Formats: sequence, structure tokens, C-alpha cells
Amino acid sequence: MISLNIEKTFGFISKEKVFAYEAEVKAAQEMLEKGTGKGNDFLGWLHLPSSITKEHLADLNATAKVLRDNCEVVIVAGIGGSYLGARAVIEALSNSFTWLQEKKTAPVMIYAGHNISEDYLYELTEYLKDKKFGVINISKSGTTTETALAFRLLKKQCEDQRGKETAKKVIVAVTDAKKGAARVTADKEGYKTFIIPDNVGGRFSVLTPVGLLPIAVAGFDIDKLVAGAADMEKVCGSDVAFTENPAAIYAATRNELYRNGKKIEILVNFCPKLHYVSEWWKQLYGESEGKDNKGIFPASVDFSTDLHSMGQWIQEGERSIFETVISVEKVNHKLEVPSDEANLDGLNFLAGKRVDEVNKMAELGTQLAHVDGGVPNMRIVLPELSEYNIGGLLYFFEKACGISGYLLGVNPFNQPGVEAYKKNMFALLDKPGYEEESKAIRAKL
Ligand SMILES: O=P(O)(O)OC[C@H]1O[C@](O)(CO)[C@@H](O)[C@@H]1O
Repeated sequence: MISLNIEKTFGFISKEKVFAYEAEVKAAQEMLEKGTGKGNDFLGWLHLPSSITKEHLADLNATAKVLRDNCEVVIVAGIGGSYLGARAVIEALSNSFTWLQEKKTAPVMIYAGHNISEDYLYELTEYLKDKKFGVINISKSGTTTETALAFRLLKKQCEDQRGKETAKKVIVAVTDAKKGAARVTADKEGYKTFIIPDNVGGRFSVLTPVGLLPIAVAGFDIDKLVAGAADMEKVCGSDVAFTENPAAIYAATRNELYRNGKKIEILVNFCPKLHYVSEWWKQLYGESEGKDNKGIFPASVDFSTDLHSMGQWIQEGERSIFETVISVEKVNHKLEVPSDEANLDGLNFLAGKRVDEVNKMAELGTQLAHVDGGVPNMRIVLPELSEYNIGGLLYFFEKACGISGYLLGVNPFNQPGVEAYKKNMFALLDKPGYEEESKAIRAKL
């Protein structure tokens, strides 16, 4: 189970002020529970973990087995909430060099449909030429250009290489129950499909088949992931006292920091496997809160790597930032620093120490330095990287995001701003139906 520590924000904001959010947080929680707030048609994530059935998990695991048995490589085609959650969990739990290992225990997982790079897609299709590959096509709207374009290429290649019949077996769609081109194609081709519930938005969908299917294909235990999230649902429940509720405290603290001029939150890890957890978190908070000309800007760094690049800015740049560190208490492997007689590198003071001890001292030293430098610091401690703990972490962030968005006074469940670039792109590409926009945009060039 994760824990949250906000002690190192108290030099910048007061404990009393944070605790004074109790009533506001309670009201926000009630809006979520009763569905009386903005965006109340997108609350399906709120009690999702505890409502996932054994049968649903068995169906997902069975489909995952079909892909595992029939594919050396599986492409997860999706963008934003339709890919980041799966990638976050898979990378957090995988061996760092999994794709280079000779003996594979699961298909190599590759991501596509999250960019429009011709080189990326060319190189991917080249790599796949002699591979038995399958595709999980994930899109809630079923019409997202990046994903649809990648899927068009992958579908054709899969059918050409493996034949229509096998392609039908190794292509799975995760999409809306009725609407969208991905649904139409899946029904016409007879693919196995999973539904993304109407009331779960993309960035809150990691615990639907959007995340669960790829995670199961990659060989991870989705039952444990869901169990961790379900336990966290209880820990962050609206019946839990404010002072005991980590989602409530996190939401209150970050809002109090924001109201005191801390406009940027940097999510920090000291473990490179968590890079994509940060990417997932950035979408969750960025799309939920960045609107009506307000919202904390969610940023992220991987330490100690980025201490050698962004560390300078964080230590001495504009004091408009705060950090939230995800700290992993126990690593999965043991490696000691060897002693060296010549000691030419001067590192014998570390001989016999675990590498993780060095990392932990870097973490502690960084916290103290950054707090001294004027950066408030929160810490989320994960006992270790496991399905259970990651499931809990994801739900904790979701719950806190719902509360935090309501504290900020925005609708945390829409994303109208993402349409602006799409409209311009379609106008520039002369998409049918965009004739007026095409004329207007050309006049601006
Ligand atoms: O699942 P879809 O509909 O393809 O959308 C993918 C992503 O694109 C967005 O709609 C933004 O355009 C995100 O909110 C969403 O997670």
C-alpha cells in the first residue's frame, strides 16, 4: 500500500491551511459520489476497481493468452489515455532490457498510433516484416487520426503476412460499444472486441480493457493490479476521514500550493521504470485541470538522470514549482558496489554498499537541497514495484484528480482544448466536411 508524506511542504504552506480544506474536499467528494458536479456523465472510473468481476478478468486473460500463444510481437495502437496507462504499468513492471532478452516469456510489446512520424511507422513495418505479430487497436472514439492511420497500415500488413483468418484471431479491438470506425471495422471483420464504457474518459480508463488487456498480454497479473486499485478505492473512500485519506490530502496540498503561487508540479522518480507512470500522470492532470485559463502545469523528471540537466533549474530557477516524488522503498534485485584495490576512481567509500543505498542517499540529498532551495516537496512511497502497488498508485492519482479538479472549480472530465489542433489539421488536409475551415485557414497562411 502506498503512503503520502507532505511534511516538507510546511515551510511554504501551513498545516492548518491544508487541513482547512476538509470541508471543501468533503463537498468535492460528495459531488463525485452523488454525481452532482461538472462532467458527471464521466464518473464510471470512481467505483470501477470494486466492480470488476472475475468473469471479466477471465475473459481478458483468455484473450491475452490467444495473443501470447500466437504472437512474437504485439502492437498496442492507441494515443493518450488509450495507450499511456498500459505502457506505464508494463514498463514499471518489466525488466529494463526485456526486448533484448533471448528467452522471451511474453510477446515483445510495441506502441504505435501515438505519433504521425513516417520514419517511426516505416521502421516499425520493416521490423515487423518477418514477425508473427498481432495488434490491439484501442480508441474510445474510434476515429482518432494517429491511431486510425497506424491501424490501417498494421491491419493490412498483418493480413498480408499472416492471412485473413489468422489476422482475425490476433487483432483485437478495444473501443466504444456502438460508435466509431474502429467499432465498424471490428464488427465487419469479426474481431474479438472489448468495450470502453461510455462513462469512463480516456485518461481514467487504465483499469478498463484499454489498460488491462495489453498488461495481461505482457504477462502481468491484472487480478492483482485490480485488487490493489480496489483496496485503494477503500483507502480513498469518501467515508474515510480527511486526515487519513491520501487522495484528499494530496488534492488539498497541491491546491494550497497552487493558491500560493506554485504553478508547476514536477513528478519525480528515482527509478527509470516509472518514466511512463509520469507520462500517464501528466495526461491525467493536464487534461483534467488545464482549462478556463487555470490549472497546475504537470511536468516530470527522471532522477538522478535529470539532476544533471534540469537539476539546475529546479535548484535555482523561478520559485514557482513544487515536487511530488514517487519513492520506491524496496528494489527487486540486489547489486553491491565491488571493492577495487587500486581505487583509481576513488569509489572505495562505496564498496560493499548496495547500489540502491547510493540511490536513496541521492534521493534524500536531493529532497533536502531542493527544500532548502525553495521547492516544496511531497513524497509518495511505494513499498515495491508490483502489480498490487501500481494498481493502488493509479487509483490514488485518479481519485485525487477528481477531487482536485473540483477544488480548482473546473470540469475535470472534459478536454475541449484538444480539438483546436485537430480542426486545423483536418482543414489543412482538406478533410471532407471541413471546406469552410480549409478556406479560412488558408487565408491565414
Ligand atoms: O481513445 P481515443 O478516442 O482514440 O482518444 C485518445 C485520446 O485523445 C484524446 O481524446 C485527446 O484528443 C484524449 O482525451 C484521449 O485519451
